[in-house]
Amino acid sequence: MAVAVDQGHGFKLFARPPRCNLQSFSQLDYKMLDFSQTKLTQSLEHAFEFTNIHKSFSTPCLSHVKDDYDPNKPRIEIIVGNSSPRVRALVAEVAIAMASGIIPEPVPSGLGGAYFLRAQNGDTIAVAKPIDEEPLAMNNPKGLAGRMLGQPGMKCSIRIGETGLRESAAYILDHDGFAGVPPTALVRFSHVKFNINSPESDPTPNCKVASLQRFVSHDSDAGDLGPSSFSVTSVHHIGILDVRLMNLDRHAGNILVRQGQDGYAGATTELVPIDHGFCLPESLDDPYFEWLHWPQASIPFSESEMEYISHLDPCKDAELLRSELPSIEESSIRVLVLCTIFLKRASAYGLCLAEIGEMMTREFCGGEESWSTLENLCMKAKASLEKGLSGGNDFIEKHCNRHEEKVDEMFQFDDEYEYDSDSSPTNGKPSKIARFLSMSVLDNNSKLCRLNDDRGSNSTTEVNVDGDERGDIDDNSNSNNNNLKASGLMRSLSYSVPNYNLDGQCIICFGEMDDEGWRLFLECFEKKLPKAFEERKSMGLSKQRLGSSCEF
Ligand SMILES: Nc1ncnc2c1ncn2[C@@H]1O[C@H](COP(=O)(O)OP(=O)(O)OP(=O)(O)O)[C@@H](O)[C@H]1O
Repeated sequence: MAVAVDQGHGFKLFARPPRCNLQSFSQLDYKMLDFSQTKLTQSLEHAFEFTNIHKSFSTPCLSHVKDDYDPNKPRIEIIVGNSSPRVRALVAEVAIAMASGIIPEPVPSGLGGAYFLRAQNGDTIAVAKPIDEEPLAMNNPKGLAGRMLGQPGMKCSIRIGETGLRESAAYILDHDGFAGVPPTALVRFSHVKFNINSPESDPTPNCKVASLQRFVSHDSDAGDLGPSSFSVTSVHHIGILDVRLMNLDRHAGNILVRQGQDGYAGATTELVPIDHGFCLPESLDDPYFEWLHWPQASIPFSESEMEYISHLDPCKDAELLRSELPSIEESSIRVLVLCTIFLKRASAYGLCLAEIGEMMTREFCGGEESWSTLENLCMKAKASLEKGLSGGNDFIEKHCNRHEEKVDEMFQFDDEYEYDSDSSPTNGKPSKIARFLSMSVLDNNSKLCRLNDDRGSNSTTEVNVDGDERGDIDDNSNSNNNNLKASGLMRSLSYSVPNYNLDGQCIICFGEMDDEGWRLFLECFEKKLPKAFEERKSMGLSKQRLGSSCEF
């Protein structure tokens, strides 16, 4: 597929470029829209040409002026999402608003930088969230700045600067608007006033990559109301999306509520899911599902929901993400595949949304967090393969790109940990998650790790993977480094071991396997599902849900 890239004074067609990382978005598959006032018509024509926006879309009548290109005027470019007409329409509306001189209006709520964009008539049309203003990112306007793009964010399995990508992914994967994710794109704004914490240190002060989402007018969010007024369908539809995408952040504030009147039935509410930046983690993680204990989640799926689930095709979804979001990590795509398979098998077995959600959620008991059932199943499947029980004789040698560490060694830092691959994850006490010094590891290219002492200190030291310190920031850095060396982790770092997350915690990720290894793993994983479902079914519903008195 050819793509159009703006080269300053016009477009050039390129074949789709190869996968590249976030930093190289500027060379990616842009569909450029240039929105200086006098060039608006020309720009929209380019937009129509390259994005197939229907020409009946209302545009102001402005003259063609080829030579008035002003690189300092506000512009917006679509990076991801161009294949959706609803996204293109949204971007065109925002472009028109920008041409009329609107400036982004900071949203006070939320931890990241978010801005409302208004049309000339004052209506809010979109919400923009620059990736460098995410929580912990360098230009965060809410006092949560400090880290660089690519470092671990609020969730260790999601890097800073990649939430916008995930917001787009959620929209792309919400087939037929099943859950109602508003149209969302990843865009690049030029010469638009967003927050910059220290202008002198910013190499590209006039340019920001951001997620852009259609504003949805609403009356409240789910946190303001009890769940009793929500329809079973709307809860199920959002829940199905969250399970597929392993959403780590479905809190009540991320479900907008629109009140409506529905004839004889009286008031109805529509739920609109927003804020999908913490979906599709790079490894299995602990999802947060606000709906988990809502009574609707314990109602069996309807026929049409079962049909929707049965038509979900994890391989097609994976391909879709690879083609639409070339910079998303393969390990995140594999989490999507795994969770979709899990949802399909579990629902076909007869489990309800709450049971499925519970199996994916970690247990926190007596100050300790335990693996979720899903994580335990994956651990067992990996362990089986690595022991050659179902597959090749030496799975790791054959199928793992980074094979220096084996499963057993994941727990070398937790003396109490015992892993019994033959016992059921749901039998007896759940497996404990090995916890140790929280350590943030940059990506492979940087060859740097940043240490953050979990135990209350703000100490930060940069070391290379061989252990040489690059600079002390406070007195505790040596002890951090010693802890790290003592733990043996330094050795594993140099191999970029897949068994630790970006924050140095034990994790389960799938990025290290080659295609055949991944196929074998899934086969093994699927074989283990019926027994796990049977056990879950025999446990019955939790007291908390049974005790609820919600009516539908
Ligand atoms: N599509 C939308 N339509 C209407 N309002 C929105 C939309 N997206 C975001 N908002 C509003 O903007 C606020 C901040 O957005 P959002 O929750 O996505 O940001 P955040 O910084 O990621 O938040 P959080 O810290 O809760 O994760 C929301 O509380 C909501 O009020």
